[in-house]
Amino acid sequence: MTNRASSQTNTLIALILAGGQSSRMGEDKASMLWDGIPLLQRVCNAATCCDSIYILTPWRDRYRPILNSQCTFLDESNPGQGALMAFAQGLEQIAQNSDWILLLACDLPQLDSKGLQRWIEQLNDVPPDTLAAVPFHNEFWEPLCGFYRPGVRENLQAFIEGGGRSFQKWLSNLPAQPLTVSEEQRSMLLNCNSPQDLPQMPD
Ligand SMILES: Nc1nc2c(ncn2[C@@H]2O[C@H](COP(=O)(O)OP(=O)(O)OP(=O)(O)O)[C@@H](O)[C@H]2O)c(=O)[nH]1
Ligand SMILES: [Mg+2]
Repeated sequence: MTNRASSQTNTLIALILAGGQSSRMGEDKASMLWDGIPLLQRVCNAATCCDSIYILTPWRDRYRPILNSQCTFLDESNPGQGALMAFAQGLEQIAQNSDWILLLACDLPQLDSKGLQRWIEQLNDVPPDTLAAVPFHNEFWEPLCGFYRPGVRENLQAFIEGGGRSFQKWLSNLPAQPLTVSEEQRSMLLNCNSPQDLPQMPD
């Protein structure tokens, strides 16, 4: 699955969240076509730069036909709680012996392996006590295209138990390293939330 440079020794797991309500879009975003390919499939294709891919969703039957067999589905026992809670549920289930987890939303139509690779190369230089490396742009973390150490789990649990639900707040208090977002990488972070975010078809 991986096409990462052989000089890299970090193991990297992709965790894709695909259990949101798509309330702004008005229909299931993960299945929507962008340039003829369902959004979730596009994200999975970009994530092939990782060693393995997991998808957290309550709707595995819906998505199985559009994904290849390299993607593993995780159970979501408590769906509909939002992305931060979903991340915590995913973390509980994936191998703790990987070096990094790349957390991804399902609504990033322009994500690509090459752009991700530039951030992946920087992971080797992240100090061991830094628990996350996340794109930071315009004073805003991009948590759903970010890298986390499996050991972040305890910190996240404590934040949630204290009533926290905001990724921005959590990351601001975490030993987290901001990743620079280049002009090229900026388009990868395009987040497709509402019909206005879809490409306009000519009349
Ligand atoms: N598995 C899982 N994923 C979630 C959950 N809530 C949000 N997500 C995912 O988190 C990512 C970012 O969420 P949003 O962009 O707000 O998507 P959404 O929640 O479907 O959309 P809105 O209802 O319009 O906010 C998307 O990939 C969602 O599918 C959840 O409860 N479970
Ligand atoms: Mg979104």
